[in-house]
Amino acid sequence: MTSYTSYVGCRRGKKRSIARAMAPTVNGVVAKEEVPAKGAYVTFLAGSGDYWKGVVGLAKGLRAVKSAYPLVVAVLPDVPEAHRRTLLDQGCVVREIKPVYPPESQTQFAMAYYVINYSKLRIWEFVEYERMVYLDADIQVYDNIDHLFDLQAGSFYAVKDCFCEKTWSHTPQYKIGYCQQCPDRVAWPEHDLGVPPPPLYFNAGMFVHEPSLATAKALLDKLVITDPTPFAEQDFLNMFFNDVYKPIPNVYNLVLAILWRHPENVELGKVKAVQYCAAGSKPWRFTGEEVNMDREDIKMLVEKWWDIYNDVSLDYKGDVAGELRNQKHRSNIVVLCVFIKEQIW
Ligand SMILES: O=c1ccn([C@@H]2O[C@H](COP(=O)(O)OP(=O)(O)O)[C@@H](O)[C@H]2O)c(=O)[nH]1
Ligand SMILES: OC[C@H]1O[C@H](O[C@@H]2[C@@H](O)[C@H](O)[C@@H](O)[C@H](O)[C@@H]2O)[C@H](O)[C@@H](O)[C@H]1O
Repeated sequence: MTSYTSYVGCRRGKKRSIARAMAPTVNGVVAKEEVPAKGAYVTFLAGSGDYWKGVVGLAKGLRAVKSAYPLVVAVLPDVPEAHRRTLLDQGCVVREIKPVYPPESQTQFAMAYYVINYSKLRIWEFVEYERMVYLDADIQVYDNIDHLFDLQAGSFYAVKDCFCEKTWSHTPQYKIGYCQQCPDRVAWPEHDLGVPPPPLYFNAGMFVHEPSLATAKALLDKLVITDPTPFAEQDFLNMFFNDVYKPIPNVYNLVLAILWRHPENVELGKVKAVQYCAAGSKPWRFTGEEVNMDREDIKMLVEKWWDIYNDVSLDYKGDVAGELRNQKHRSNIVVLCVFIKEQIW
């Protein structure tokens, strides 16, 4: 299995060998390339359903914590114009992406609901940014996390997931009650189940990554020869970035189930970002009827989400039309420069 590290090493060697020959020049002087913008938050929106409300909430939440970075929304072609307009009006950078599907013959191996999430892999193509912080549309940020953009380059940062919810019932770890959140609770029976699952498995609802056309190509090339698995792109990303993954504290992506599965692992008052991924917890659809949705902490978190969503003082007040012109102009120039750079380094 080609790991990300070994892949990057061989590419760097090849690229240096042709660097001088192809560097863009003006009157014989190497042109000063458009330096990619430092970073941006990025989320993913698919379909004509109501996840656009999550994106609006996220855009307003990032403004509420005075983030210095824009929010890019990677939209699939099926996202309606009206939803895109709403996101532009909230100051988002909207970029259409082509869907990514695993080989036709194998899509049945991934949980159907998650197959669409393979399209997240397109955000490695957003090379106008050096560093991006990915946040699912069902995440809300309650404290400034801009410092994540300054994490050391070369690693993949994300929060460790939990294996205790029913969505994991297809796995041996769920069946024996093993979870990386409490590795000492149940010893892994190697004689019965063979090697334990990877010691570090991240939740792909939030991660810090470095866009690169070379990595984007490596991801898609690898996907074509990799059998889909139940958690679709999350499993795939865990495999691909296995040797460069660095866990970060769960305050950056509180997977709600931790509140009742591992309360000893969370201090709610310190949480900076919440992922509303537990069944029935999406704030914009909240009824309080599903299991655990009657908990006081859940009801408080849903109310906090609505406070931000409904706060008109957090609406975008910039020049949408002007921003749109600049975005298109900048994006075309920078992507061309970075494409040239990727070919020669
Ligand atoms: O109909 C959909 C389903 C999912 N998503 C995107 O895919 C992410 C992951 O899906 P979901 O949040 O439902 O997964 P969970 O983390 O709740 O299992 C969402 O946050 C959205 O960004 C979307 O845009 N439209
Ligand atoms: O396509 C796979 C998805 O895997 C993750 O969702 C899961 C995971 O969190 C499990 O641990 C939970 O039990 C489950 O409820 C939840 O849906 C990501 O949050 C999502 O963005 C997406 O990558």
